[in-house]
Amino acid sequence: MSTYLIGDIHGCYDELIALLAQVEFSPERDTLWLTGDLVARGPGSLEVLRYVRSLGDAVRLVLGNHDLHLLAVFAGISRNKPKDRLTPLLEAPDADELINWLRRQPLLQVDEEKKLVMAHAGITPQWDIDTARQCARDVEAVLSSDSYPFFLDAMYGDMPNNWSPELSGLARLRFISNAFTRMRYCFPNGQLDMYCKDVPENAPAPLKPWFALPGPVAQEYSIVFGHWASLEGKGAPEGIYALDTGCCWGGDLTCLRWEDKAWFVQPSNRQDDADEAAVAS
Ligand SMILES: Nc1ncnc2c1ncn2[C@@H]1O[C@H](COP(=O)(O)OP(=O)(O)O)[C@@H](O)[C@H]1O
Repeated sequence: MSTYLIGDIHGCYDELIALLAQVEFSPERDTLWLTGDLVARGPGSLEVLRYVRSLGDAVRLVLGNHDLHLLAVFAGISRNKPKDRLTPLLEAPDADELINWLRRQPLLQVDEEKKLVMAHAGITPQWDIDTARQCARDVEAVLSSDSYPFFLDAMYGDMPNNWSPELSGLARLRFISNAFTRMRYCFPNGQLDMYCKDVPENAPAPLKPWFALPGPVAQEYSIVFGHWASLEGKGAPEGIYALDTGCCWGGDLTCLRWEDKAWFVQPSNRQDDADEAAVAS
């Protein structure tokens, strides 16, 4: 029995299936961990959701910012952006079922035996593991309740960007979802910077990637995250694993087998998108 951790799929269904065939993944025997952003940008968001849902207990995933955005689009709160290629999913006969399943997925996975934690963007250095668990539960409770559109409507925005146990209401929930799903950089005191998307070599002082600041969770657990494709899987310290290698931009879909730390990659089928990304950068 093996544990396979895979980075952001972003609708790259064919590459996901090829990668799982490459590692000989068996849902009866193995467990799949997914760093979130299952949907948007790639052509197969609908197929990805159907497949991942069909895996039942063989999969442990976390929600990413694009998954949350999909929930908001489906609820009529946000605009369906053509570049996200979500229309076949939004119009599918089983869209309702898939969306209701998706909104009940967690923001955080913790395995105490493996001492392993996964969140889409990472774990803010301002949190210990109990705070991270409680914060995840708070957003998960709202998302799985009937009042989830109220949260989705208030979710957009970058403030507040500093954790305080005193935060309450929608501001608290917005901080939590931003920290779990959108964070990249922090100020030295751990306050989030929600603007810089550059690679660490080009980030303005005093910003540091969240994983470069010492935090209590990283002292006790390994941390797996996605979200940050421009890292190309590099730059995180020992025990922290960056798994998003930009498959939807013409990069790779990356898999880490936990037990022996073996790496597997499946190149993107989407050379056109790689060319587009090169022209844009
Ligand atoms: N709190 C939030 N504020 C802004 N955008 C958000 C928020 N939560 C989810 N999103 C969504 O995250 C996505 C961000 O896309 P983008 O800015 O291109 O970053 P990324 O590098 O993650 O793709 C958009 O679809 C946006 O609607």
